Amino acid sequence: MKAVHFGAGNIGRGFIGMLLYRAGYHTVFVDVNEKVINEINQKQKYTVTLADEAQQQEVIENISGINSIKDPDAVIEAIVEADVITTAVGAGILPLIADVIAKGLLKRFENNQTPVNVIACENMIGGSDLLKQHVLERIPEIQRPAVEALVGFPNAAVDRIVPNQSHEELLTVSVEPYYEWVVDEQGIKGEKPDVKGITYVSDLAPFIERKLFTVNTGHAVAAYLGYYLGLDTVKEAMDSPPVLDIVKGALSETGRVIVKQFGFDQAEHEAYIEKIIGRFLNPHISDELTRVARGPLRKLGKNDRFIRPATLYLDLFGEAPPYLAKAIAAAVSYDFVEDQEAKELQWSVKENGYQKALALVTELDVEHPVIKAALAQLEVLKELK
Ligand SMILES: NC(=O)C1=CN([C@@H]2O[C@H](COP(=O)(O)OP(=O)(O)OC[C@H]3O[C@@H](n4cnc5c(N)ncnc54)[C@H](O)[C@@H]3O)[C@@H](O)[C@H]2O)C=CC1
Ligand SMILES: O=P(O)(O)OC[C@H]1O[C@](O)(CO)[C@@H](O)[C@@H]1O
Repeated sequence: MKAVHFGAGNIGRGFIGMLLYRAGYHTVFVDVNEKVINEINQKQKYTVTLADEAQQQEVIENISGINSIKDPDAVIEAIVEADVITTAVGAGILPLIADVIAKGLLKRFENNQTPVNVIACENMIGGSDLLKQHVLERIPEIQRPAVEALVGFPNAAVDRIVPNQSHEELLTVSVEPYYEWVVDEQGIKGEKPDVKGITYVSDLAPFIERKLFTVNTGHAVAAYLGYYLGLDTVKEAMDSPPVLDIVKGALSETGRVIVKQFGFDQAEHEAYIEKIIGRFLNPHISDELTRVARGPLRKLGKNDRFIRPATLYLDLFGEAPPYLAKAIAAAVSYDFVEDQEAKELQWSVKENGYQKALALVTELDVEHPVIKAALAQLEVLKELK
């Protein structure tokens, strides 16, 4: 069996590649990073280490790599033969890989009518839907119905913290022990990929929203508040009482929304939050705040980890959530110079002022209560410094 996986980065090697290997696939990693691809082809294996007391290691084999810049034809051929296609490239990169996927699918269906599934494993709601849209735009109209009939784009939620890596061996990756990969079975075409570790569900919304608005919201709150206070790592941020207080406050606000929206049991959700806070405090992981905070324009987007739960909170409970507002205020202040989106955000703040810059990035009205609450919190945050 062959899997084609786009993105041989942290989550690609440390999570998706690991489960595909265990399930018996040969994984073809497709990436633009020449060093990583060369190393994959040279070593044909890499090590995953679990970041806990025992530091257990697992060697992942049965892999090869393709540099999609240098050899797009090889990617097309790999798609022709693929039994499953997965991605972990970053939400913003999905449009960039759509072209080669479209070409691969068209070539595949010249001789092979076997259905195939493309699963985007990105931190966003509707990642596979988005990829599907970009792929279909690149398929001639007349062939779209056939492609839609044979290609599944099931949405997915993936959860495992994989920090930036620095090991002697380039491909080695250290990951937290916990993982969860939930896939929407309604979106599957043909047979479900038989991968131990994938949980198939008939309604993904509760899973992706619970995960995005707890793990990713909580992490992002710690990252932006921690950075605001001059800290470097998630652990340092979580050890800071004001940051911990705001993380807990924000998660209790997103929790109210999730419990109300999806009917999760309150006590169970509180236990879920506690477990996630424990994961952020893992002493065996050193996770830079700038990794977790990366891409503030995306993270301040209307369907992402702050604005969607904040606007839902307003709709459900009639007021803007004060802790999420603090996090939004810290996020709009994020000015890490090595982050292109942070630079663009700060340029917008300078040009437009905080209120308009926030309205532009969140697509909310300048007078929206969530924007106003965040502006008020900008002043309050200054007292923390
Ligand atoms: N690291 C983590 O803990 C988690 C990450 N995710 C999601 O997984 C995705 C990837 O994140 P990471 O692995 O952390 O990032 P990463 O930066 O380690 O990996 C991304 C990989 O994609 C490659 N890439 C960039 N452009 C490409 C292109 N055009 N074609 C093929 N490959 C390309 C990069 O070279 C890199 O190797 C993101 O959407 C992230 O939100 C989800 C859950 C956990
Ligand atoms: O990958 P993104 O969306 O930029 O955000 C970083 C997030 O990735 C994760 O590492 C895994 O979900 C989280 O720890 C963190 O919230």
